[in-house]
Amino acid sequence: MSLENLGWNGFFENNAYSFDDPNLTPARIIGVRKNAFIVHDGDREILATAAGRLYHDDSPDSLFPAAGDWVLIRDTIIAHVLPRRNALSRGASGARHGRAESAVRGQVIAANLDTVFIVCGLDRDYNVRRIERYLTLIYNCGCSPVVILNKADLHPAPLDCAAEVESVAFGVPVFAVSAKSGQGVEVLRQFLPPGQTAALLGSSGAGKSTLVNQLSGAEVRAAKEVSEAVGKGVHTTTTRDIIPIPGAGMILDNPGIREIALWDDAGGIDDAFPDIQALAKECHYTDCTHEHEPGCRVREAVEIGVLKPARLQNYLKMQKELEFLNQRQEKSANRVEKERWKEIAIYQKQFKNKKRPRIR
Ligand SMILES: Nc1nc2c(ncn2[C@@H]2O[C@H](COP(=O)(O)OP(=O)(O)OP(=O)(O)O)[C@@H](O)[C@H]2O)c(=O)[nH]1
Ligand SMILES: [Zn+2]
Repeated sequence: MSLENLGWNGFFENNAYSFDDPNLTPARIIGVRKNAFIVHDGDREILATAAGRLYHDDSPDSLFPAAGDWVLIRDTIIAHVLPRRNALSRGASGARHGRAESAVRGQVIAANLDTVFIVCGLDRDYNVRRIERYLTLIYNCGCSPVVILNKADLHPAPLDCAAEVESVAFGVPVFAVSAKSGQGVEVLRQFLPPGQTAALLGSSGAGKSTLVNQLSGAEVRAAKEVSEAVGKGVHTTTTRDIIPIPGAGMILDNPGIREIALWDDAGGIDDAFPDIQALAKECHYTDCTHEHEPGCRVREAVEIGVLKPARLQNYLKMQKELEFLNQRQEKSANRVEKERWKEIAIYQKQFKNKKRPRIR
């Protein structure tokens, strides 16, 4: 493994220069645990903790380490998080169930991604509307999506599904594959050249682990929980989020992704619904909600059958959720942030004086 194989490039190098400290080494976060991070410096894996300052600094440009981040370490301490090229964030899984703390700050699932694979099973999991939601989320985060329709072996007409998804996912590559048998999986390698990182998004049971195993030609996922010696005689379970694929790039398979709520709207919804966006420009009222106004081209398109009603409903629903999240975000930001940092400071105190040895 070299730094370049881990995804190190001129962008991060330039940002690292500004810290100008010979004692700092670049490393990538390949696993996140409750109070520690597994980083790889190109030579080896190191169990590291974040510098206390990272817990307390809540200025807007201060980042807290997440999987995929490039960081600068001093021994086993993460001193700085380098600026991200992009980040996949979500409201935590409770965001749609009224827990304010999860709706306040985009929770970063993963950083510095080249591609995000949306994995959707062609069984009961298949849901075009959910794929639209994922696309919006991915565009909001500034990442490039690829749709993988898995379990093609279980569907009588997988290519029909692929065509249906293509009709709502303008210009996004869509593939029908069978992760189990390996059929169609090889074409995905074009999105995984050495040094690049792809993340997997999809419901539980969609076949993400099976896909990773198929691509790497080994049961890497079954081995994701390994017991390691951390400290003297202490054993603990370690989870790596980033899995290197032999001869190719890396896959970030974050087990925390179960439910996705939309986060702030950085235009992702427009990118995911360019057809509705184009129609809306022709509506009589510039602030048309496409629900009841006269002269609405969007509703007309539904009436004459060129736009599916379900697609419009999904669009309107997502817009309302985004509005709701944005409002709530403003209201409770300060209060909840205070609570959150208080909690983190308590953790930090507990772990402050424990030196974390290197792991092999
Ligand atoms: N028939 C068929 N079954 C598949 C295929 N891919 C995965 N499966 C099965 O679907 C089930 C779930 O697969 P996993 O790979 O564990 O799914 P996952 O997305 O990793 O699930 P989580 O770890 O819960 O997120 C397993 O029983 C797999 O054998 C496929 O292409 N065809
Ligand atoms: Zn309208």
